[in-house]
Amino acid sequence: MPSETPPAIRLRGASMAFGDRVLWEGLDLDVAPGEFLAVLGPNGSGKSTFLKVLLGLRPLSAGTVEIAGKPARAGSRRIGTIPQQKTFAEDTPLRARDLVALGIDGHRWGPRLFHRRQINRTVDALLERVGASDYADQPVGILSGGEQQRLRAAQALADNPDLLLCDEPLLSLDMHHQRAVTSMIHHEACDHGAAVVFVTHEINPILQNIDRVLYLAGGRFHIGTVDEVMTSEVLSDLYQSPIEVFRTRGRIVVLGIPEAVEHPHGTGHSDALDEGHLR
Ligand SMILES: Nc1ncnc2c1ncn2[C@@H]1O[C@H](COP(=O)(O)OP(=O)(O)OP(=O)(O)O)[C@@H](O)[C@H]1O
Repeated sequence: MPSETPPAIRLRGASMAFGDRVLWEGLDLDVAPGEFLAVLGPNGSGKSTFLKVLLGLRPLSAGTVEIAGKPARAGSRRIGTIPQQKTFAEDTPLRARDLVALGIDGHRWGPRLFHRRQINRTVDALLERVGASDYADQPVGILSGGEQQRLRAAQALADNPDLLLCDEPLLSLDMHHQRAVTSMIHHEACDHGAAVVFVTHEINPILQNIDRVLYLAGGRFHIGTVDEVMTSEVLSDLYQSPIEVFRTRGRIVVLGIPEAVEHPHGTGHSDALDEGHLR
């Protein structure tokens, strides 16, 4: 019997369309455990929909999707998600530490007393890793967007997931905390072998961490390393319009993305992976 570990994600002939609006077609992709895949593309290109397909929340129009060798299904506890940002209502009856604790699967921790102490210790360590110890006992609803986002990252990593799906996790974080959260996610991939799918509009903060890029645009896609995908030729082909890609001081600068598909951050796309899909 072959005992090969299946890929964390396997897509074969995967297509996604809403009516006659095609988001992508004929996508074949294996993502290995420990691999860091960045998903890029303009607003509406299908990045959040791609995450929903992996979560088993949205069926493909054609083709197959497997997670760790089994068809994608909703509710898997081995998948951690950092959803696109939404703020909590001011009166949400949860403290920062309660939110992080929600990410821990208590059943795996044995007898009750031990269990409570262990959970507290784990939560404290996670809060420290995202720089949230100072506000551990504050109600989540009074925290800033960036403070809440750090808690979501801690929650998603609490159980060392096998697959971590991140939908713009760095939005509203300052540079320091962007680095802290990115390094936590990267550590999860390197040290725990979690496959990471990281949806972003901004490639530069994670440039050092990316193994491959899936770039979605105009109903088509391109997959490869950063050097293979982030070129004037590939992006001009995807956008069907002349695009120039420069590298300067270790950063990638993309010029010429058509205005019709270029939207600033924070336009509040309504169909993002939201709070309801947390774990
Ligand atoms: N249930 C649905 N029915 C019809 N169209 C949908 C549905 N869900 C998503 N879409 C459309 O599919 C397209 C892709 O949406 P998606 O949220 O995946 O884009 P995105 O790349 O994540 O965008 P953004 O960068 O703005 O978050 C959008 O045009 C959206 O309106």
